Amino acid sequence: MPFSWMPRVIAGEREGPKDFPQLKNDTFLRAARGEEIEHVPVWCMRQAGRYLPEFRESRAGKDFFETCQSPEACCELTLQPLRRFPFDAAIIFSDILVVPQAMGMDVQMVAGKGPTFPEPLKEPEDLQRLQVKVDTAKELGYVFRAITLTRHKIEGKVPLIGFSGAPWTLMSYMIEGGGSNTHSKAKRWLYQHPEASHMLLKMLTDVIVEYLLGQVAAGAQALQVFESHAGILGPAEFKEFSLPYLRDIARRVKDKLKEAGQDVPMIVFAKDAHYALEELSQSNYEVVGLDWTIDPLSARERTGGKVSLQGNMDPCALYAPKERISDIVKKMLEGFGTRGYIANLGHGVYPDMTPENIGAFVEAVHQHSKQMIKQI
Ligand SMILES: Cc1c2[nH]c(c1CCC(=O)O)Cc1[nH]c(c(CCC(=O)O)c1C)Cc1[nH]c(c(CCC(=O)O)c1C)Cc1[nH]c(c(C)c1CCC(=O)O)C2
Repeated sequence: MPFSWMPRVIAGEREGPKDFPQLKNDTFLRAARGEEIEHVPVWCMRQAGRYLPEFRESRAGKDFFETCQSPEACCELTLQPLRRFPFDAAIIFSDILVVPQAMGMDVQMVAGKGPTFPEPLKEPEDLQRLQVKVDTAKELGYVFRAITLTRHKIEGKVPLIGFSGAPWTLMSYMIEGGGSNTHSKAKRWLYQHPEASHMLLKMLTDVIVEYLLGQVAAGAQALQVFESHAGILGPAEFKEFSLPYLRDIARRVKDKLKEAGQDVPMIVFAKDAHYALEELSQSNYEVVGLDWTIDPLSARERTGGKVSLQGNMDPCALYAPKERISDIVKKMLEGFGTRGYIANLGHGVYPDMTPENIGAFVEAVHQHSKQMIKQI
């Protein structure tokens, strides 16, 4: 007997669960597929975050991962930015580190320090501590419930994006035990224990595939895979320890969705991996997310029209006066062009940014792109 929150996905049914409110603004989904749009869609990584007073109020005095485990809290935090700004997509409030937790690791969010693993992986023997076969419905069901609830509460306003961390980024957290400048503990594994590294990356890939499929079954309408620590790898290490797993994830998720007659756009965001742009554009993802170190025109040239692009304004440009933000957005749109493009920042919004300037960013994308499209 399925739980009441479980979506009824019938094989062959294209749109997925039937009882969700109808989608009113599908601009983001059309742009992801390179289809015609009336304006360039825009959303921001970390759009649900501490820069919003209402977010700080909701989160006050509560443990971060307990918040992640509450579908009601995740739903509310996901919807908050949509009440202020006409974003064209929402991303479910959660965290990439719920996956190592599901595999049996303890992770805490320490104020002023960030995510912390009290007992990180030190040597290959430590892999035995990890849960290999993870029952994602049991361990991560709270994320699926948050997605389903949010799909109802969002009332079809915009599509809801699900996400996961990519294997290398999660591996580096699991070994470093938290943030790091050099990632030398995790990189030591790549050079000293390549076999154990591949074993761990494979284990993570298997869980991530199930996790992303569970998110789609719960109602996610697009998926983003965050390889936030790609930049710490060089081209050769990226090709060996990141790219094959990114490809495998997209291939396996897409194959399974196809069987169910579903088609959900996937975005890969490998931060600082400008050296791998060509490979990323041929890695089974519809959209490649870009950080701000890549020039829009050259990104277009190097990806050769094979994929849609997402990004890439320097988040710090949000510190500029509004008129300057508008000029920067205009140049960015001219560089990328309006087709097959989703406007975003090159990384997440920072806590000290003013909501007003995020509003100016969103408005500038909509205004300039509408004018550009009219002139075509
Ligand atoms: C590396 C990473 C993490 N988490 C995530 C990544 C990949 C994206 C990236 O490269 O930034 C992903 C993430 N984390 C969060 C989201 C929610 C959706 C959104 O983008 O709005 C997403 C997509 C919420 C969050 N995750 C976190 C916050 C802030 C803490 C809070 O709410 O109390 C939010 C809104 C915490 C977090 N979680 C993590 C870090 C480094 C931090 C910051 C710690 C700090 O600043 O003290 C790990």
